Amino acid sequence: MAEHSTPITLGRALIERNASSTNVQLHPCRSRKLSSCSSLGNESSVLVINTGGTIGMTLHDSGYAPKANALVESLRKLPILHDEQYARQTCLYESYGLKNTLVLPQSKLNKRIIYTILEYSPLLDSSNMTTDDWGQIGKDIEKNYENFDGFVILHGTDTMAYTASALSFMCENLGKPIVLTGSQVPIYELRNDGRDNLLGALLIAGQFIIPEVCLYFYNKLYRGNRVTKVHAESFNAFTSPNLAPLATIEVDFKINWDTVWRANNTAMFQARNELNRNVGLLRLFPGITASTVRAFLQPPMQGVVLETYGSGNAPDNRPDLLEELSKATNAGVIIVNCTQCLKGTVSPTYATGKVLMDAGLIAGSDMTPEAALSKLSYVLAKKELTLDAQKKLMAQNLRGEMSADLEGAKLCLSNHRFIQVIAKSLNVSCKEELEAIRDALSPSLACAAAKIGDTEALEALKEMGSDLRLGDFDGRTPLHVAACEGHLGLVQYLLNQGASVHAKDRYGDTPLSNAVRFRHKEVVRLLRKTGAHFSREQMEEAGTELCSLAASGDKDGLRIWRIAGADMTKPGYDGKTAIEVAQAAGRKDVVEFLTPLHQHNSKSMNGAGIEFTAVPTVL
Ligand SMILES: NC(=O)C[C@H](N)C(=O)O
Repeated sequence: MAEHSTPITLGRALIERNASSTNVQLHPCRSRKLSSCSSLGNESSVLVINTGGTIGMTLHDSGYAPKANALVESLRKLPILHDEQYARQTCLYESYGLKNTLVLPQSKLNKRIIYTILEYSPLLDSSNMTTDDWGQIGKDIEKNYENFDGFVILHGTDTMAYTASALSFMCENLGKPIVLTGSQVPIYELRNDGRDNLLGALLIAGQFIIPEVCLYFYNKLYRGNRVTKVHAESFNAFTSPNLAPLATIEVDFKINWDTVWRANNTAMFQARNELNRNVGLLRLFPGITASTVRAFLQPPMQGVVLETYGSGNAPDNRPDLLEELSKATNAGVIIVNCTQCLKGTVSPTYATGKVLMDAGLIAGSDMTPEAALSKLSYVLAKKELTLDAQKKLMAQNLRGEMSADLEGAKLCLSNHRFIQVIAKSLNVSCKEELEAIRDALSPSLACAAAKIGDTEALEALKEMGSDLRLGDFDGRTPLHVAACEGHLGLVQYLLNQGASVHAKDRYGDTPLSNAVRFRHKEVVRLLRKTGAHFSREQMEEAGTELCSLAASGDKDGLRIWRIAGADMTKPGYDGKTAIEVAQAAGRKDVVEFLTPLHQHNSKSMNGAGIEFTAVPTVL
């Protein structure tokens, strides 16, 4: 298991640097902004968690093994993965306070992706990983969730499909991309797939809000719980047999937004790091003995994936075998029926399949064995649930891992009159052109509907296949607009449709910052409940705004910032905090209002404030 690294408060790290710097007048962040003001809105930050794997291995006497503390320095020398000139021009190292922060050259979509590498110790060949390592990754993502726009996990390919599946379940109400990648040949070798894979994963995690645990390999982005490793030597090592890739990256990024999974509730992100280890995979084979099955199902076994033939079949002329299975399910072992076939699903078509249902097995649809196993591990760790509730969860589609209830609801574009009229006037008729018109028009139409709170119009747009999460020409999504207007019901509706609270428009504004600006308290509360938070840059700017509200005695304005989760102790541009400004302006009531918040905030910032985990040696 990876060692716990020393947590460091990011905010404090910045402040300490400032205090020890010779140029104390300028906060490092502010000096950075002044020198790069036009590009900051286009920056995004990604945390790269390096767990090991071939990507960072070198050849030793005993064969390939991970090399510690080498990746950052070697990436720094690769111009496609680090732009040193930009880093210096924009005081990147001072601003992040971490030496293990790098920046990609500007992307085709004009984005600058700043990435920080957190290296585990020891680095592992993924064959050595256990559920404890999955838990550690979950913890580190949770700890750093609000500091980054996306996450990349460098991981060995051998067990990457297991880790990706497990994380997909552990990460509840995920609103940001988590992309696992690695390589078949070390990044240090002349010909390798590591560079492309890392670059692609960073570009996805830093540019698109795909709120899933994904796996990126050989130009394709897959849903993490749908993949399996199918090749030991090819660069094209993974496949997703029952679900098309979420994206293909060739000349351009082609994202299949219709397929992208999203949490459709209003709850905060959390990583459930407890996992149950009493689970196993049992593959049927002709002639398997009842005693083998009995031995496998003995306590402490609590959950088993039975890999059956074809569409979920087992011999129905083997009462001895079926009895062992029945005995185990009656004793409370959850057994999930998954097919040995790479493609296709479990169905009760054959008598040989029905007998397993009768023995109390749960149909695993088209789940991969990796997904079914890690789902069992996650579900069985939910000790607050009854056995029946756990079984129910196993049969449900939790993160898009099975096709059970994914079918249906594909809209028929040609049904919609409005688009048809436009298409006719433009003389188009083929499906692709119609779709292109729909995609170009619908974000603006959806924003217009959101402005007047017209849920019916949004429903109609959805029915014709429009994606209500997409932004218009300024990157403004219907959720931004609804938040500005204070349409609480509509905000709830859009969140239920999977709209992202993290979407940024071209000015860097999020639905939360919009709702704060227009003082829609209830909308702010709902967005916060769904996991919305200020970005680091917004936090830096908040200080000045708080001071000006304090100076004018605007308690209501201060209250809304507080509800939105702002740090009320943030200093303004001249280093003074809101409470100091209020004192100087003789605003007694504002001082009274701020005093308890100030005390509370300073306590929490000194204690359990946002922590940034990093390996001490790289600081
Ligand atoms: N290509 C790889 O990364 C394989 C390696 N054995 C691992 O899984 O860590």
